[in-house]
Amino acid sequence: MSDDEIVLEISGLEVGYSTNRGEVKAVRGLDLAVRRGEILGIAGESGSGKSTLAVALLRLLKPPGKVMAGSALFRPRGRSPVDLLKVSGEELRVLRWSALSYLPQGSMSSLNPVMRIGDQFRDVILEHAPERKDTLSELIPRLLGQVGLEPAVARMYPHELSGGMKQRVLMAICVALEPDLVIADEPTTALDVTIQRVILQSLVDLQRDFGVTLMVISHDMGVHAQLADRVAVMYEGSLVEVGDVRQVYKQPRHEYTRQLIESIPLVGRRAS
Ligand SMILES: Nc1ncnc2c1ncn2[C@@H]1O[C@H](COP(=O)(O)OP(=O)(O)OP(=O)(O)O)[C@@H](O)[C@H]1O
Repeated sequence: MSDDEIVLEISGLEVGYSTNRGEVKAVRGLDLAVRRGEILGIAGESGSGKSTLAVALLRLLKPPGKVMAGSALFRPRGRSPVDLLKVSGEELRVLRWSALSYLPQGSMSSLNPVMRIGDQFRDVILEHAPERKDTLSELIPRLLGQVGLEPAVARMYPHELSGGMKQRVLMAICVALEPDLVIADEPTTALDVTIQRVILQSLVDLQRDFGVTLMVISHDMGVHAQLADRVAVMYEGSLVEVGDVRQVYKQPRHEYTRQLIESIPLVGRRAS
């Protein structure tokens, strides 16, 4: 596979937390290549290191967390490749939203409660792509429409929206500047089961329409079955298996993956 087809190449990543009981290794020597345009699921039970991996890549890891080793070579289109673990704060600010965006766990609370939805879109777009100023009145309703929301939502405040609507707004903000890579951490976990399917379908649609690469973190193998092209399984900080989602479901190579698959309620087993 050529360099251009790999949007993110993680090599030898080690992340630890120093605690008063010594160091907890949360990510252990992880190597992973994310292919351009794919939906890559990151699976694993709670505590396996999924969120630590995401925040380390996004440089949002807080003390006592520390990246001990490794690199994460990011290749945004039209820009030089950069090691996300080494770029300066200023370079990172330029990449955020326009090349790399993040939908954090529990992200619905990350909307500003005193600002209309349309203004929140406007802030992100104008800060990173001021040249789009004149297109905003057309762009914002189009982005909302892309996630199944009416243009009127732009005039609303977050408290007027349901959890699922807020999540869709955030997803639309994440893709507004057509980034190369979106990392979504447990995008459906806080939502009702019925809404979860709608959100997952919206994510698939956005990935197709905007051609972004999507890295979706979820402990729920049913989510990966519905969404992912490939799945990477983490166990105690290590990657134990990576492969085509159908192949992994049909013939898991690792006993831990088999157990994770068996924990899915039958209704979620779409890839079997
Ligand atoms: N601030 C912290 N201080 C100490 N240890 C931490 C801290 N945050 C995470 N850890 C440890 O790092 C390991 C990985 O945690 P992480 O949250 O990345 O896992 P996860 O798979 O994302 O789980 P979850 O889905 O529950 O967030 C766990 O052993 C956890 O206890």
